[in-house]
Amino acid sequence: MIQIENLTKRYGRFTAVDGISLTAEPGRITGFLGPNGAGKSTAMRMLVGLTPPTSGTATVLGRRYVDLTNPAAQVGTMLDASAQHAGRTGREVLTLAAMMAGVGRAEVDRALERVALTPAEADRRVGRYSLGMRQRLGLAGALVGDPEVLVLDEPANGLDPAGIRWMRSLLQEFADEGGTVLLSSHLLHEVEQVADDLVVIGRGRIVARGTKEELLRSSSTLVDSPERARLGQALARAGLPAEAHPTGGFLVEAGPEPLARLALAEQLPLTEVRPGDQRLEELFLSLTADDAREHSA
Ligand SMILES: Nc1ncnc2c1ncn2[C@@H]1O[C@H](COP(=O)(O)OP(=O)(O)OP(=O)(O)O)[C@@H](O)[C@H]1O
Repeated sequence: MIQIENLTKRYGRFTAVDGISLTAEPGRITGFLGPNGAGKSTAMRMLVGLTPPTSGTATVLGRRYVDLTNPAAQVGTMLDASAQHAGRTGREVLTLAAMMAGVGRAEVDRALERVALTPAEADRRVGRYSLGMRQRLGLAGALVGDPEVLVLDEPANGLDPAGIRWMRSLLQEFADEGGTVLLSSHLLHEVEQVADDLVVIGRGRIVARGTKEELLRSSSTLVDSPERARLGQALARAGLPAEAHPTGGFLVEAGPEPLARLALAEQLPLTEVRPGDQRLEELFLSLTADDAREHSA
C-alpha cells in the first residue's frame, strides 16, 4: 500500500508537485500518467526518500520510506533505468542490488529468469544493452529483494508491444500475489495496457483518478437511424445536446434511456445506440494538452 497526502515540492518559486494525494492499493497496478514535466518523477523520488518534500506526507506499507526496517527489500524501485553503470555486467549490477536487499546469489538468478535475461546477456556489459534490456535489468533489480511494493518510473520506456505485454503479465502476477505496483508513464497507450487504476497528473496537480474502467466509461451515446434527418430534428426538439459524428449518426450527451424514449415517442427506427467513443486518450489529451504546451514553451 502506498499513500501520498498533500505532497508538495517547490524549487524556488516553481511548484513541481502541487499538493497531490493518491493511494496505490495492494493487489492492483496503479498507473501514474502525465505529460513530460508533469511532476511524476519528483513525486516518486519524494516517495522513496530521494527528494525531501516541501510539505505533505508519503508512506509505503504504513511508514515513511526512510523509516522502513529494510527499504531495499520491502520496496523495489526503478527510477532511472538508463543510469546503470555502463561498465558493469548486468549480473554485477544485480548482485549489488541483491546485497543491498540482503539476499543471495540464488535470488539474482531467479530475478534474471523472471525478466527473461539469459545468462549470456547477464554477463554482457550494460553499456552494450538495448534500452529494452536495461528496462528488464532495472525490473530485475526492483524484484531481486522479493519486495511487497514496486515503484517504477517509466518502466515501459523502450519496450516493444510484445515487451509491454510481457511486462503487464509479470506485474499482474506480482499484484495477484498481493503486491502493490505504482508505475509512471507519459504515454497513455502504454499505461492503458498495464494499469488497473489510473492517476492522471498535469502541471503538478492530479487532474483525474479512478479505475481504468471508470475513466474509460463514456458519458455520451452514439445514435443513428435510417431516417437521420428526422432523428436530428427530434434531438433538437427534445433539447438533447448532439453533434454529428464522423462515422455517421449523432453523438449525444445523454445515456441510452432518453434516446430510447425519444425514438418510441417519435416512431423513429434506430440502427445504433451505443456508448460514445470517449476514449481515455481524449481525456488525457484534453486534460493535459495545455500543461504540456506550457512546459515546452
Ligand atoms: N532539481 C530540480 N530543480 C528545479 N526544477 C526541477 C528539479 N527537478 C525537477 N524539476 C522540474 O519539475 C518539473 C517536474 O519534473 P519531473 O521530472 O517530476 O516531471 P515528470 O512528470 O517526471 O516528467 P518526465 O516524463 O519528463 O520525466 C519539471 O518542470 C522539472 O523541470
